[in-house]
Amino acid sequence: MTRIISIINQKGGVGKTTTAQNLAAGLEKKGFKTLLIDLDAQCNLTYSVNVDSKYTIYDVFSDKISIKEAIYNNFIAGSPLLSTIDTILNQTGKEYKLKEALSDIINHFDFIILDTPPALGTITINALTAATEALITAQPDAYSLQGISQLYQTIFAVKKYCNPQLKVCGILLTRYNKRTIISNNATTSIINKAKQLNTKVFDTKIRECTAIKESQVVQKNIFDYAKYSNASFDYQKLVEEILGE
Ligand SMILES: Nc1ncnc2c1ncn2[C@@H]1O[C@H](COP(=O)(O)OP(=O)(O)OP(=O)(O)O)[C@@H](O)[C@H]1O
Repeated sequence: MTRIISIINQKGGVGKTTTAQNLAAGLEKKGFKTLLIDLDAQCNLTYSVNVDSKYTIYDVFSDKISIKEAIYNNFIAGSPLLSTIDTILNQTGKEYKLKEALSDIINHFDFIILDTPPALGTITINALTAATEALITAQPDAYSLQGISQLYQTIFAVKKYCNPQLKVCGILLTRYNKRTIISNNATTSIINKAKQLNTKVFDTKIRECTAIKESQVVQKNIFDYAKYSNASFDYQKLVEEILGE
């Protein structure tokens, strides 16, 4: 069965895009057919992936093209127009638009990875409704716990009304620095919170690593840019953890 993983957190700058790109790249390198979709109007993923596609996921949401036509090199680009999605998706059933579109291509892929915006609006609800799993990225800091609790309210609502099968596969700590007291204290609190919420914190933690920023400037994934960096090692470990290896 195709695993559709929605990378979420309503907080910005917590590694969603970075994780979407490198998780998809790592799965591809393991031989899994993987589709990556940029659902964020900021289009940072579209920039980092550096695919020059003619169409975007907005064209799919607006019924201009089929989802098949939007795929270019196993990627569907984002669009700044995604910020206006509520002007075109305002009818009953709007939460199901992405799920319906994906049903046409789902059998062609082993994994579909969804990068979502830093908000709990229509796009993120579409991503959670279409997903088999949600992967929460979080930076170990003082505000994370509050954010994760809010996020869970949305996840519970989506499970109740739109997608009862949705699972939270775990919380991934990003930009981790084991030498700081903040990282350590916040990590303990997030592990406790995860237990309360019936999920786990991934054993893999993505360390703070300059090569990540550099890789995005040169529009490469971390494996192609700096194979021997800490971040490459960590994302490789994440791929293996997700595969249960
Ligand atoms: N492990 C890391 N080490 C160093 N920098 C990182 C790491 N992970 C992410 N970053 C940097 O942090 C910033 C935010 O990361 P990213 O864009 O992945 O977060 P995001 O949650 O997708 O943000 P947004 O919600 O605004 O789209 C980027 O500049 C990225 O280069």
